[in-house]
Amino acid sequence: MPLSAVIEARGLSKVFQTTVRQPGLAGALRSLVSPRRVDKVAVQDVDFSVGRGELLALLGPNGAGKSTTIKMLTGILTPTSGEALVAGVVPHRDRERNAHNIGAVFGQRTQLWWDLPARESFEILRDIYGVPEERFRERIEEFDGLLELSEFWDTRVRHLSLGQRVRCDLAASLLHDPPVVFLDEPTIGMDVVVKEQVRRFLRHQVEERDRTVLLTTHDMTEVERLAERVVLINHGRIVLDGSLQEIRRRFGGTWQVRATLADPADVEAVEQGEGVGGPVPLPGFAGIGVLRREGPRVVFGPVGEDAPTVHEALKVIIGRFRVADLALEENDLEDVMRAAYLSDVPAQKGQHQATVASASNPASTAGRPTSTSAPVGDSASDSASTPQGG
Ligand SMILES: Nc1ncnc2c1ncn2[C@@H]1O[C@H](COP(=O)(O)OP(=O)(O)OP(=O)(O)O)[C@@H](O)[C@H]1O
Repeated sequence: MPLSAVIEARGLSKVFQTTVRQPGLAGALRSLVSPRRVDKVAVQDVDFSVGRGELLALLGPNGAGKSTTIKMLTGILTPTSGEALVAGVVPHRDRERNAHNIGAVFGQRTQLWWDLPARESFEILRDIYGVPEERFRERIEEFDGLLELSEFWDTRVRHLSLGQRVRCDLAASLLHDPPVVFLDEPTIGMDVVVKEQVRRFLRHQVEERDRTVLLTTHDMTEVERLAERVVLINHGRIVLDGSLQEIRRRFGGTWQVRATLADPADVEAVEQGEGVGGPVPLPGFAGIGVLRREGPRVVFGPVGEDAPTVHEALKVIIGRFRVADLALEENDLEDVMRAAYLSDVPAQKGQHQATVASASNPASTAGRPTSTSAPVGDSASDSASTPQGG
């Protein structure tokens, strides 16, 4: 656990009790008289922590348990077992203190007053949280600068468009300057321009204001733009806790680097390692092999479970060879995530670092590679290392 952990979940679990309706009229009557209850395990034994000034994306397919986790961390739900600690407060035990420490936006709902203009909602929140007038004005100015709120400042919340309403909600959630922010699908349904505006706003909050942000989203561009670390959850359990690079390495193992080697001696050296079938490991190049050679053009690919990402491989290749021309291909993040969701291998407790989920090369089923061509020379590494993704 990082020393400066602001959000901590330890063995966090939530089991819902639901009633099952039996079929037919007789069944319906029986269900009314003696309802049959079943347990629905929504979150199971979840451990993770988020440090100060860190933005963590909690990812997973529909029904994975993301919202339930956020609801336990915001104090809306009481965990069935395990512990949650947010800025030193147990959320469900001390909701009031927790409310002062956190801001929360649930993209589908609003905390604003439906029949009041946005301006008045903000004034009510200012009074609820006891924000001094001076601070209130400063913050509104900051939020307006980043989110352009003043153009719909006097519009009733019920008449705001989705993008306008969520921008107001974001600003409202930060009016009391909380160190921790929970965002459950904040940009759902927004157009690309507004999404980018919201992302800039969030980056500003993390980088300039040192806030700790926990975000859920199904938008992979958002993840690529915002999150250095992700926690992947499926069927209520953590599958992986690591960087996007690690997710790519684990679930998106297919990539190719096609390099035209300028030095015939290098081509010769590579030739010696060439073989038939899968990539042949190159001695001294951990996890990188030769897929095929076409004259001076060599196609490199990943070898084994611990193969590097395409960008790591690229660095090694251009560091080792004089390269006249190169191109790279990799699966886009949506494909990688699809493979990760389908792999469905939960981590063993206490072991959920990037090495845990041993999917049997799920990425081989993922398609649609993206490709980038990079010019060569001094600019090669720059262009090539501009990630298309992770
Ligand atoms: N109040 C509830 N009663 C019973 N089951 C629930 C309740 N809330 C959530 N669940 C179940 O718990 C599981 C996790 O739901 P949750 O909303 O946390 O998923 P999610 O990862 O946020 O999904 P999505 O991406 O679709 O929003 C689902 O199977 C859901 O049906």
